[in-house]
Amino acid sequence: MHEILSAARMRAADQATIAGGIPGIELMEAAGRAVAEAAKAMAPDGLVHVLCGPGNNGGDGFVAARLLAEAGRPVSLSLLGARDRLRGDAALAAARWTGPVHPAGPDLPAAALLIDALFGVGLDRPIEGLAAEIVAAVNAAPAPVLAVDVPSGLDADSGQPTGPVIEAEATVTFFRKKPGHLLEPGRSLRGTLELAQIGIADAVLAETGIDGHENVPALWARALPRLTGAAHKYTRGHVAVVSGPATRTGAARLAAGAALRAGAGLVTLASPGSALLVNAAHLTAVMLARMDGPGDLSALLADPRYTAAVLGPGMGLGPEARALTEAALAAPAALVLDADALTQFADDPDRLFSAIAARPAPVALTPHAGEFARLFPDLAKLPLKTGRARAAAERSGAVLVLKGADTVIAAPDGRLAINANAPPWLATAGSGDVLAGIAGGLLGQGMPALEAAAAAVWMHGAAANEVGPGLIAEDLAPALRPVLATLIDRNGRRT
Ligand SMILES: NC(=O)C1=CN([C@@H]2O[C@H](COP(=O)(O)OP(=O)(O)OC[C@H]3O[C@@H](n4cnc5c(N)ncnc54)[C@H](O)[C@@H]3O)[C@@H](O)[C@H]2O)[C@@H](O)CC1
Ligand SMILES: [K+]
Repeated sequence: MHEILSAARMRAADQATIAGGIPGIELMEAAGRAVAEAAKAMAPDGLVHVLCGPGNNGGDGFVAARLLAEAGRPVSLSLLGARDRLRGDAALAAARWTGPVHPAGPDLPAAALLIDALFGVGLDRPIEGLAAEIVAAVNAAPAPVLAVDVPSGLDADSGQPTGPVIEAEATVTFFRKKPGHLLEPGRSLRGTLELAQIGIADAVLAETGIDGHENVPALWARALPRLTGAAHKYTRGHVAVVSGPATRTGAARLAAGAALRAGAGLVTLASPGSALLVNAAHLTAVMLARMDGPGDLSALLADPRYTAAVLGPGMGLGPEARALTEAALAAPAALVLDADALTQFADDPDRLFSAIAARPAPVALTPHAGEFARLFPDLAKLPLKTGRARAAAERSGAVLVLKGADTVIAAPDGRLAINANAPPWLATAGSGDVLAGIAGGLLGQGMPALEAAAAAVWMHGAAANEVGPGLIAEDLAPALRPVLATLIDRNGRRT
């Protein structure tokens, strides 16, 4: 259920099902029924006004209107375009509606609920003219809006409005979610999302292929580190986190604390001598090692007990800082490169990518959009966030975590997950440092890189939901405890 389908793949799933012998009108009846049920739950009484468009999305609207009327609800319906221009299943659905069909316009009746069945995945250009006036009127109306499949005007693949767009309280979509339901601003515009099954068999996915998955624990829970009775701190990995200079140490400490909470057995902060005292004053369970330059870091990481290292938070730019990252790239540990450790290679990204290609242990890169554009200036112009992340993972040979409110995680082999559990209050100073630390903690326990990165992003969002509004980055690592409790039981087994 967590696969994601683009508009084109969804059309292919519809067509394959119809070709397999299930009439399209049956799918439409099931879709309309799901919409009618959602409408009843949203507005238990009062008028429901259904706005139908010229395609099959409008057909779903006709079915929902008929079923609501049959259930005794007052229903009114308006159609954008001429009734005799309806084709195929939409024409069949309209023929079964016996109530009046009003011409659609911006004058809306006072309704308890508006159903937006104007355009679905068939939207192929920006909404304009009369349809744009209707969208504006719907958004200005006091009634809540239930969108059929996608809020009209939203591009189902990118999550971007193509122009005027419906703002919905809730959306009912069919068979599988579309990328635009998870990518911002689509995730915000669609309101709550219900996934309805309409008679398309899961087996059709083998034919259509998929565009990735929603980032949910089912994707990576089986790859979580397993704690056995024989576990001791040395079997749980040792993570090194590189500290910045004396005035910029907090970011690395946030990452180090998060790595420990994520389950690493040992975490050592590798600190410049000048920052040792300030780091020492703030650390207890996290250990401290003096590290004055790339030679020291190479010597530290040459110890194979270091299973992962995190570089970037608070690290700084310039040749000395970059030499540290190059030393880490030459070491055997798995790596998380974040923030400055990415920007250090802005003048020569290929050097970073060839170092990644030359090392056996995995690398996760965790850029936000600005850092991404410095390393991948051409890819940053690609229209889809999913396409940007996938192409960058392939080019770099690393697992790519393209951060944002809608973080996308991609592997060089094409696997991809879109994260949709992050609350807005997670956008705060130091939040990214914590994410890098969680990823390092999971990689250090031997979790495969895509799974570790996806799990880290999800846990980060889940921890932020535990904390709630008012969150500061320091709150996140402690909040990992209840999150981990939902994933790993007291016997160390994955739940
Ligand atoms: N049999 C099927 O294929 C099924 C389709 N379903 C529904 O059908 C929808 C897709 O139907 P369609 O492919 O017919 O597409 P839509 O109903 O989304 O819209 C396509 C129609 O709108 C027009 N159009 C597109 N953009 C426009 C714009 N900006 N301004 C004005 N007109 C515009 C097109 O020319 C076409 O007539 C899905 O989102 C879903 O709601 C469901 O009923 C399940 C079964
Ligand atoms: K719609």
